Order: sequence, then C-alpha cells, then structure tokens
Amino acid sequence: MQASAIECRGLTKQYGDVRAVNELTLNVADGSFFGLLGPNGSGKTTTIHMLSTLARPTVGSIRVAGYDVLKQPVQARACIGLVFQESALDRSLTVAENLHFAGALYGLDATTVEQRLAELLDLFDLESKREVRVAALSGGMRRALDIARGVLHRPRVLFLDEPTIGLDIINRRAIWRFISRLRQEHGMSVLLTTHYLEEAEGCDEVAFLRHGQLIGQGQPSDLIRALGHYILEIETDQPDYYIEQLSSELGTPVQEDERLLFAIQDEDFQFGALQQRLQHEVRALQLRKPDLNDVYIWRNQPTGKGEAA
Ligand SMILES: Nc1ncnc2c1ncn2[C@@H]1O[C@H](COP(=O)(O)OP(=O)(O)OP(=O)(O)O)[C@@H](O)[C@H]1O
Repeated sequence: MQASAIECRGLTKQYGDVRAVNELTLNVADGSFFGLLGPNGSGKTTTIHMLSTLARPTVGSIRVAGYDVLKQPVQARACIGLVFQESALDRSLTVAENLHFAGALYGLDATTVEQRLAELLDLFDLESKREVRVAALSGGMRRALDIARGVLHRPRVLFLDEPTIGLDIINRRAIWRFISRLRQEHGMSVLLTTHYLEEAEGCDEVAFLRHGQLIGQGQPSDLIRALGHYILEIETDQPDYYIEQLSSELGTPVQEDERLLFAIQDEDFQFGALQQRLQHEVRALQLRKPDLNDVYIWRNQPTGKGEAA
C-alpha cells in the first residue's frame, strides 16, 4: 500500500504561553489535494512549518512521503516543495538565474532546469521576462515564479501557504491550472492554506483549525450538504427582534452585525410565504445555496455546529 502523503499524530507546538497547535492528528492521502483552513492565528502556518521540517514540534510525530520528519529530515525534505507567503526568490537575480540557482540547490542538472524553465515561461506567458530581474516583475509574475521554484524538483508533497494572496483572478487561475497540471502529470499531493474558500472547494478534503485544534474535517461537498439545503439571509436594523421571532421556526442564526444567516434543513422550505410576511419589514431577504464560506462561518461560531464535528 502506498504511504500517506502526510501523517501526523498528536502534533503540538508551544511558544511560551501560547499553544499554537494543539494535539493535531491528520492524514493526507497520497495524491490528494488537502485544504487547511482557519482564521488568522489558528495555527495553519505553524502546522505547515512543522510538517515541512522547518519547526520542531513540542510533542507529536510526523511522516511525509513515508519518512519520519524528526528522524529522517533530509529524506523527507527532498520530497517536499514549499511555497510560503514570503518569497524565496532573490530579487536582484533574473528569472532564469533564480531557477538555475534553485536547481543547483536541489542538485538538478542544467538541462533539466532549462527544460522546466522553458515550460514555465511558456505557461505563464513570461518568455519575454527570462532575463528580467525579479525586482522588476509584477506581483503576479513573482508569485508564479515562486511556485515554479517550489516545484522545480518535482516534489511528491507540495505545501502552499496562501499561494494566491493579493493576485488578480487571471493570475490566480493560471496558478491553479499549473498546480492542477503538476498534480495530474506527477501525482503530486498538495496541502494548501487559503483564505479564498472558493479555491478550497476544489480540495478532495478540508480540515478546519481553531485555536490550534482540529474542529472539523471532510469533503467540501459533504460539509456543505451537512450544513443545510439553503441559507436564508435577512438584513434588518432589528436583528435581536428577528432572532427571537424566527429561531423557534428556523433554528438559531449566525449573526453578523445587522445580517442574520439561517441554515435551512428543509428541502421544501416555503420561501414565498416567509417573503410575503417579511418583505416590507426587513431591508433584504434572500434564499441561496450554501457554500464553503458558510461552513467556515458556522465552524467559527463559538457555539456553532462546528463544535460537534
Ligand atoms: N515564532 C513564534 N513565537 C511565538 N508565537 C508564535 C510564533 N509563531 C506563531 N505564533 C503564535 O501561534 C499562533 C498561531 O499562529 P500561526 O501563524 O500558525 O497562525 P495562522 O493560522 O497561520 O495565521 P494567519 O492566517 O494569520 O497566517 C498565533 O497566536 C501566533 O501569534
């Protein structure tokens, strides 16, 4: 049987009084696309740092591509690609020089680097930038190059910490096409953190972290289905009144200032009747399908459904 791409048990990281990661156990199947999601400060980056050999856990065990990260860090590291929020590129070197430099660090021969460089320049439409210094590239081009650098040695497991942050939709899509191609061609496993949850909807599996702990895990479509058939959104300047009026009928909503979100379980929910009742009283009323953003919002409620999962 093929080893899991990533397996960790009881992973904990303590920074002084702060427990950044708390007894985390995860299993990422080989070849899968896995999303680690959670609010700022929930422990995603610390987890990735430990899984990728960059930080030592206070307690816990980790295997990546079958290697024990604590006992065989060199072998594990050779199977890992890293793309972090902070760029790993040298801004004073050109595009080609950066990749050749990284290729030398990975022990790749110049012909292989040249081939991969040509492929990347073509894919991202960067042929004209080959001899341009990184400092002169746009943010999107730099990000693409960062990812290209992270996968130059065709790692078995790629860690992507917020890879598309700050990029426009065209560059985000180009980066996802590239990653998807690498997954198809090389069977690469990917562990992603992102705040763009529509990107995580394409994951095979997602896990939600909160205060360093796992608070839920599953396939995005299952998690969305489990939340409800619809989301009813009400905007009103009297949220407390409508919570009291509607909760017995519709369940407890999530409140975001003057917006209330109800997860509706009933597939045959009679929206027309509610609309007639409320349309002249509230500012806005909308019934829509739930998505992963809703799952995320519910999971991060202090007493939401997420606590139970
Ligand atoms: N080197 C460190 N020293 C002390 N505390 C740290 C250190 N690194 C992280 N922390 C703390 O650990 C917790 C988790 O931080 P981490 O960066 O892992 O969260 P995150 O989920 O990646 O956040 P973000 O989404 O903002 O990137 C936070 O409370 C943070 O302040």
